[in-house]
Amino acid sequence: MYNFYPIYLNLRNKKCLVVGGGKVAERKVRSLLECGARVYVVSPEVTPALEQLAWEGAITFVRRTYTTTDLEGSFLVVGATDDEKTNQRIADDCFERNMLVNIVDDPPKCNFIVPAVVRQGALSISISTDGNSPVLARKIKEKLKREYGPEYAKFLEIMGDLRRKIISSVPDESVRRQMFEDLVNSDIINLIKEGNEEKIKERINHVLNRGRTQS
Ligand SMILES: C[C@@]1(CC(=O)O)C2=NC(=C\c3[nH]c(c(CCC(=O)O)c3CC(=O)O)Cc3[nH]c(c(CC(=O)O)c3CCC(=O)O)/C=C3\N/C(=C\2)[C@@H](CCC(=O)O)[C@]3(C)CC(=O)O)/[C@H]1CCC(=O)O
Ligand SMILES: NC(=O)c1ccc[n+]([C@@H]2O[C@H](COP(=O)([O-])OP(=O)(O)OC[C@H]3O[C@@H](n4cnc5c(N)ncnc54)[C@H](O)[C@@H]3O)[C@@H](O)[C@H]2O)c1
Repeated sequence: MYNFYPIYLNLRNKKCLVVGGGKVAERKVRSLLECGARVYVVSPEVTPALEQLAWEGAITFVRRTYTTTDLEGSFLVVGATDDEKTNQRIADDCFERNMLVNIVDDPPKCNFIVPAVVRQGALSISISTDGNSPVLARKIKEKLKREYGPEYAKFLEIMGDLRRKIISSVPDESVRRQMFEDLVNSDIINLIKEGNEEKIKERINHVLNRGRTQS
């Protein structure tokens, strides 16, 4: 049996509490902000970058140690303090309330862990070793980063747009499916890499026209 179930969370406008204000907390805050979370930081001290984010109004910062009431209304909680007792208390409080909690680097105190992530626009590839070797996760991430370049971001922009158009204009599901397969199996990704706009349009039109004649 696995320890963790992989999912993607929608954090938009959700209160996410980060306890602690060091380097690790800063990293977590940044990744939460990237996903549109409303981030609250509670810590007696914070890094200059967190201080700046608070000053800009990008996060809410409360300068003191953790108390249980900080959890109120939280969807997700990250414990990133260097104080074992506080981390344990955060974990206990969250488990009691069935809240999502990650105590950094301490899987027994977590009900979710954070994977290593490669992002290229809408593409994200998450790597986890089920907690067995974060270093291996990082190594695989570096390898995949080289393999999946910015052409994938551009390709997904095109696909997102085409997907909406195709769903609304091609009624037959099997024809639609074949069109999506053809687009993904075409050489469009390589053509994006080469910057060959004309050929990209040609490939797309070819698939669209064939789909139209079949439906
Ligand atoms: C992916 C990444 C995301 C992130 O943290 O943002 C992440 N750890 C990263 C790096 C990293 N962490 C550590 C090192 C130092 C080398 C080492 O010690 O191994 C390095 C390497 C480095 O920094 O290069 C220390 C460490 N980490 C954990 C333990 C405890 C243990 O294993 O029991 C210890 C030992 C602490 C001690 O010494 O006591 C545990 C966890 N770390 C996880 C995630 C979760 C499992 C993910 C998975 O399934 O693989 C899990 C279970 C919980 C969690 O979510 O925190 C990030 C990748 C960076 C990237 O994205 O590039
Ligand atoms: N920095 C790393 O790369 C790294 C790697 C492996 C493990 N860790 C672990 O992750 C944790 C955090 O690391 P860090 O480098 O950010 O540490 P850090 O010492 O820079 O930051 C700890 C933060 O916790 C805050 N804090 C302490 N007690 C608190 C309390 N009661 N309530 C609220 N905030 C409190 C401190 O003010 C500080 O801002 C540590 O447990 C550390 O052992 C860090």
